[in-house]
Amino acid sequence: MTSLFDEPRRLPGTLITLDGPGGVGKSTAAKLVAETLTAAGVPVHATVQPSRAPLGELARHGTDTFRGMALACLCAADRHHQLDAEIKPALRDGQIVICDRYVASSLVLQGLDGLSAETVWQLNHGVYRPDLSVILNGDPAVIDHRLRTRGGHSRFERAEDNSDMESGLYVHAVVDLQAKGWLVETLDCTTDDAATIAARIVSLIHRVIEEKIAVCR
Ligand SMILES: Nc1ncnc2c1ncn2[C@@H]1O[C@H](COP(=O)(O)OP(=O)(O)OP(=O)(O)O)[C@@H](O)[C@H]1O
Ligand SMILES: Cc1cn([C@H]2C[C@H](O)[C@@H](COP(=O)(O)O)O2)c(=O)[nH]c1=O
Repeated sequence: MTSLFDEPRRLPGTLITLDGPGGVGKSTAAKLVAETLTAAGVPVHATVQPSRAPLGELARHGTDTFRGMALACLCAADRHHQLDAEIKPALRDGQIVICDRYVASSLVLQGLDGLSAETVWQLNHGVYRPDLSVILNGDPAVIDHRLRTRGGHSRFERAEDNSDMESGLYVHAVVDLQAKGWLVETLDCTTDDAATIAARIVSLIHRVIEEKIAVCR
């Protein structure tokens, strides 16, 4: 079980994670948020999970082959490696890291494969707690329409009832993350366009940074 006692030391940068059902608009929002912050002169490192490293690519393109514990281990191993190799160095450097998918995705997707939340937390033991975890969610029928129009990326997204299942499981994941002491904000993405969603995330990020600065004073 993760506890605040075995949490890694906090680093100068800010980790913001985006999760939510397939097709809700995470990647679109992440790109717009990174562009907005970069244009304002803020040092940003945009990244994605699974990572673009070989282990991450295996997980990303392997959802038809790998299931259950095997996929859970691949995603967790990739996350631990990416934290050490890419994310923590950027945080040490004081950057804002925007990460498209993180632990909430494992709670939901590996949950769909039958793993308990406890098992997912055990595999993710010691991961860096984000400064803010943003969950994008909304009306499953609207999310499903976006997903079907764009096309599914994985076996999860090709399942007929995916949006219903994921949308419900993210509500449970929020409760779970908050119980672990994570700061979580849920944004409803049913009606707002991508630019509006991104602007709301940017203002949440500014608030988090201002609060960090206030604590350091
Ligand atoms: N707020 C929005 N309103 C309407 N359409 C949107 C919105 N955000 C994104 N889209 C569109 O919905 C589709 C899915 O968006 P996107 O690929 O960003 O989702 P995602 O959550 O990253 O998906 P995945 O989980 O599969 O990576 C795309 O065609 C995108 O242009
Ligand atoms: C982070 C994470 C990812 N996955 C799987 C689910 C998808 O097949 C890919 C992500 O691709 P997308 O373009 O972002 O939809 O990886 C997973 O099973 N568990 C995870 O924690």
